[in-house]
Amino acid sequence: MVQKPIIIGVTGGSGSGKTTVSQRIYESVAGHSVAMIQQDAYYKHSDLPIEKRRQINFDHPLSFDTDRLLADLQKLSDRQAVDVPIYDYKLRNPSAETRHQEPKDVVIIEGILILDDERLRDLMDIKVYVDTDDDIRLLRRVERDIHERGRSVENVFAQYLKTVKPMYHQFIEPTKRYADVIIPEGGENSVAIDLLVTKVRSVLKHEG
Ligand SMILES: Nc1ncnc2c1ncn2[C@@H]1O[C@H](COP(=O)(O)OP(=O)(O)O)[C@@H](O)[C@H]1O
Ligand SMILES: Nc1ccn([C@@H]2O[C@H](COP(=O)(O)O)[C@@H](O)[C@H]2O)c(=O)n1
Repeated sequence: MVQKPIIIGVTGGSGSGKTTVSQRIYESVAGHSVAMIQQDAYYKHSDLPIEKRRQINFDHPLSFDTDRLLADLQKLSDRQAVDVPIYDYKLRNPSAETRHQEPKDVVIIEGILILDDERLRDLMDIKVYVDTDDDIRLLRRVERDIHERGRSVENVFAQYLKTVKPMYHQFIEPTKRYADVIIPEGGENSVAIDLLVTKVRSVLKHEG
């Protein structure tokens, strides 16, 4: 067991391959315990009726309960357990349940706006930006939102043009400058992922 966990932040636009890259890192650090935390779990609760919740800008930093995410990450960094919220995409609100997370050697925090907050950035040992062309990300998102999040094509297109695209350019893409590593083309870039994994293993060896 390492003294202090190594915290890896993985960001990029929606559909860039953040989850895939995080999963690859997760699978590669066998022998160490790993926790995966998703920023999406920390969307704020809204009392608005469902019709109005559909209009929320889910790509703006203020849509997230960043103070809670920060507190949880700080606790994991201090080797304390946390109760991570669970988000319901269909209801567009956090569910009533939480997920108990014990402290681990490696903590992977993944999400579109994790590098936007300086306090979160300061907790991370390695910051990764997954860089994938906008058109590819949009195609992936259409497929995912229809099949997994119960959305219509019209809804996905309207949301993309109204909030997803402008917020990406205003808030997400500018955080690329804070990344230690930029991975082009997401989850199938095995060279970049191998380099990253080598770095993670070397930090763990040093700490252990
Ligand atoms: N390099 C890649 N080539 C092809 N498909 C990919 C690649 N990276 C990710 N994907 C696929 O694209 C979709 C979105 O990837 P995901 O990792 O969920 O993105 P994000 O977490 O950034 O929204 C998934 O279906 C995933 O399997
Ligand atoms: N109720 C919600 C909450 C979030 N979104 C979208 O999810 C995207 C972030 O997740 P990724 O896995 O794609 O990174 C973000 O772009 C939000 O627009 C949503 O559509 N509805």
